[in-house]
Amino acid sequence: MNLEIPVLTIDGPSGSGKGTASRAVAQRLGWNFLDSGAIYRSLAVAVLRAGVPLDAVDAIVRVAEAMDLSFTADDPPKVLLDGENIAGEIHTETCGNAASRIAAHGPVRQALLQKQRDFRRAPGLVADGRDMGTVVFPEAVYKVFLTASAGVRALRRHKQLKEKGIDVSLGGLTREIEERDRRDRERAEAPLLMAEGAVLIDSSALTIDEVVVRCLAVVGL
Ligand SMILES: Nc1ncnc2c1ncn2[C@@H]1O[C@H](COP(=O)(O)OP(=O)(O)OP(=O)(O)O)[C@@H](O)[C@H]1O
Ligand SMILES: Nc1ccn([C@H]2C[C@H](O)[C@@H](COP(=O)(O)O)O2)c(=O)n1
Repeated sequence: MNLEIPVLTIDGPSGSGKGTASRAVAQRLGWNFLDSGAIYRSLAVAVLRAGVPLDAVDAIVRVAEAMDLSFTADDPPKVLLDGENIAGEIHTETCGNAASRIAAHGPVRQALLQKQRDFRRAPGLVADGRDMGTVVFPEAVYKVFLTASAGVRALRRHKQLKEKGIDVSLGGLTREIEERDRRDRERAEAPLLMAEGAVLIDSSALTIDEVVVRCLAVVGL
């Protein structure tokens, strides 16, 4: 492991703005970026396509070990699963929920661990997820826990989906977010929790730029 390469971990619940902030911070720092949720989401696509049930742990691990997954440097990045760009498919709520379900299995998380650690390349890495600061990069010097109220997160997601022409009820979305939060926080394996030493940022009343400034301050900028 390249322990001398600096890592900033940004963990938090769905819709707190981790992805948006992490990308911007990585760009400002000129560091690499890991969207670990996209890895779990891509595995969910592969599992669903293979017709594997979401509780068939051994079969899911086999799919994880066999999948050829890569991300391009485009903006937005292409997500190549066995050569096919699945970027559009991974950003649905159905895929997020399936990802959350398969992510609850310890052996599945183990199968994806090294794929995530391989993103640690010079000059540095911004890693976005649920367990970046607790399990994947516990030795990281810079850690953020980014949160926001469930209501604010549901409103943001609703707006985001509407902009994409996807019409879903706000009430249903709020319930789905709360259910995903509960599953991610209460699972036995690598639950979503604030890493020791992490800086807590509540983005409920902050703009994206204000969140980015606070994250940059964590690495001393
Ligand atoms: N501080 C903010 N103020 C207003 N909108 C925001 C803020 N942060 C993020 N958003 C918007 O909220 C939506 C969700 O943000 P984002 O995808 O970054 O969250 P996330 O935590 O990465 O979610 P997930 O874990 O589900 O991938 C996006 O449309 C984004 O533009
Ligand atoms: N480090 C991670 C990243 C993601 N997951 C699981 C749990 C999430 O609900 C799901 C989708 O992630 P998102 O794209 O919304 O960040 O994947 C996880 O368990 N650990």
